[in-house]
Parts: sequence; C-alpha cells; structure tokens
Amino acid sequence: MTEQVTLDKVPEPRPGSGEKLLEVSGLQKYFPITGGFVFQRRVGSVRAVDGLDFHIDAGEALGMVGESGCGKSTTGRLVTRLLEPTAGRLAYAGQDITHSSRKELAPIRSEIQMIFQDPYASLNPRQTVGSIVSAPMEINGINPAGGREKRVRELLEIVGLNPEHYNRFPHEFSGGQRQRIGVARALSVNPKLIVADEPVSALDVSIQAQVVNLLQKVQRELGIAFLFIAHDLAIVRHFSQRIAVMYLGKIVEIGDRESIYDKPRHPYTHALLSAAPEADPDDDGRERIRLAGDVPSPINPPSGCRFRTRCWKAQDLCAEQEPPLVQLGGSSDGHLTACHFPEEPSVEARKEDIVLDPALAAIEDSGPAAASAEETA
Ligand SMILES: Nc1ncnc2c1ncn2[C@@H]1O[C@H](COP(=O)(O)OP(=O)(O)OP(=O)(O)O)[C@@H](O)[C@H]1O
Repeated sequence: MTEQVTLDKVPEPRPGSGEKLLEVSGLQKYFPITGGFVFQRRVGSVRAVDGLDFHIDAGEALGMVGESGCGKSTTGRLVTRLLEPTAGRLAYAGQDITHSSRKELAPIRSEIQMIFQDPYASLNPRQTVGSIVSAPMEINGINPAGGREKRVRELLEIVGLNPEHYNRFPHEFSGGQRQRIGVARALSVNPKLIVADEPVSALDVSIQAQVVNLLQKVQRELGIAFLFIAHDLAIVRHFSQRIAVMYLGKIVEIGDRESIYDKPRHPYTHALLSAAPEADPDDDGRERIRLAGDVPSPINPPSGCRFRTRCWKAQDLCAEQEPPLVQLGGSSDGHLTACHFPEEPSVEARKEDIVLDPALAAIEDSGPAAASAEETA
C-alpha cells in the first residue's frame, strides 16, 4: 500500500466537529406480507426496522451490531434511501430526505455512498476497474481536474491497488482487492457519509484487518463519516467511536465505545460481549448465564421489551411496558439503554460471562477438547 499518497479534496468538517450529519428519528420499515391466490392482499408485515433514533456526526464512525435479521442492512438501505421508510424521519445535513424524490436527492446522492458485503457480487464482471470506479463520477456529472482517468488512478493508489491495473477486470483480483475497488468507487465522488454493510465478513480473516485498516485510514484522513454495520463486535470495536446495538428492529443500547464495551447496561449487549472473541478465557471467576429461547419473529415481536423472551432478568413489567431508550443513572453522557432492569454500571458486571449461542454452549458443555476441535475445524 502506498502511504505517501496525498489525499485531496478533504470534505469540510473534520472528526470531532460535533456537527450532526445524519439524524434519524422514529425510523420504521415494515415489509408487507401478502396472501391470497387471485387478489393479493396484505396479511401482515415484517417489522424489519421499528422506530430507530440515532445520529452520526460529521467525520464520525458509528458501528451498528446485532444478530442476523435484526434489521441492520435494512437500516443501511434506508439511510442511503435505497428503500423508502414506512415512517419516521431522516435528515441529512439538516435537510429532510425521508421521502425525497430521485430528483430532490440528486444533489446529495454523491455525498452518501455504500460499500457492500460481497465484493464478488457487487462489481460488474464485464466492466474494467477503470469504468467501475469512474461510473459514479459519470452518473453524478463530476469532472475532476486532470480528468476522470487520472482521478481513478489516484484512487486506486489511495486504496492500495496498482494504478496500472486500470484496464483489468474484477475476476483478476482477490476478494480483498475487489473490496478495495469497491472502496475506490465509493470515494470517487468525495462522499461525506459511507454506509459499509458488513464490508469484511465475506473476506478471509487475514484480509479483514487490511480492509478495516484501509477504511479507518479513509475515515481519519478524509474525515468521512461511517455507518459501519457488522455482527462481529471485535471489528466494530476497532473501527467505531460510538456503537449502537440492535435487537429485533430496535436499538437497545447506544453509546461511546468505552461505555458499551466496559460498562454495558443492557443484558443483550452484555450477552453479545460474552460471545465476542475478546472474552478472557483464563478468567475462571465468571458466572455463566445461558440465554433461553429462540430469536422471536419480526412479524410478531414480543410485547414490551423484545428481548424479554431470552432475558434472564425479565419480570412482568418487561412484558407490559416497552422500556424507553434513555440515559440511566451511572451511565455517561450519550450512553442510552432501553431496559427496566439494567446491569450495574461497573466493569465487574462485564466480567459475568453469558453464552448467547446454544451451539457454543453445547461445545463448551462437552469440554475444552471439543471446543478446541471446533476452533480448528
Ligand atoms: N425485501 C424484504 N421483504 C421482506 N422481508 C425482508 C426484506 N428485507 C429484509 N427483510 C426481513 O427484515 C428483517 C431484517 O432484515 P435485515 O437484512 O435488515 O437484517 P440484518 O440484521 O441485516 O441481517 P443479516 O446480518 O442477516 O443481513 C429480516 O427478518 C428479513 O427477513
């Protein structure tokens, strides 16, 4: 990778400016479920995203984590307006874009870009790298000084690819290199916000770090804000200044990285952290709490707190009242939790080990030999 390359056209606000770039309130996306042979009628809906409130400051990376199906990708697609929200409000740089038409979105289209999970499926196999990376400039009518080809070659260098490979096709690159092409494509229009939807989960573990480092470099040096979607807490921790934890279409906890990792207040965050590889295997003093029950369906989510059916702390109140997402006593500023019976705000609480995944629990039950056999499999 060429580290000496100077990165031009830095978007205005730098990290830490505190200026809200994206504001999301009450955001919902319900996918209709239809039934009937002749006349298709709506018989229900998948509540993929069910009332999200969060913001992303200019230049800031917000990590979004949660199990499969909790609505992370749908959130990313709503933010980039690839999907039309069912309800709620989306504001970008102070402008309400919730229901903006294509024409109204045109001026800001280039400022919000997306990097997809699968670097194999997201690049057109019949186009050269040159045309792939320059396409967003063409679509948005951007003509950089020196021409598009020169800019594409610069971008290839910035993302650690050989500019001489301008005329090559995607199949000539490895998965990690293809994801770098995806990053160059996103950067070609000088975005201010990039939604990265599981950008490294399809890559080999050894390559994942390289791509995360590249994204981190891009975020820091170009001051680009990120919504970084992942199920891997270790990667989100590395990348994000703040973290939002989602469960069944809702944010159950959000806060700065240290608060979320060191003093999680929501039992679900605690459980996710226990499942993360960083949990210290040598710490024998930890109490193990198993989560019972399956993940409920987003078609018919539980009343009150959605996590209650798997929560070891749940009481009657949890079924009756939905806990609001608020700052609890003992939490730091901006650390919000939606729980009636939160964890203690201490590093000690974090030490209790919770096993979220029944399969993982089964492996652990059958002893260390089985666990290490599984690791090497
Ligand atoms: N177009 C669609 N029509 C109907 N249901 C959908 C559609 N897209 C997503 N869903 C449903 O919405 C819910 C949330 O899906 P989403 O892909 O946003 O979750 P996710 O957290 O990103 O999961 P994953 O990590 O597996 O991608 C899931 O139950 C999914 O089946």
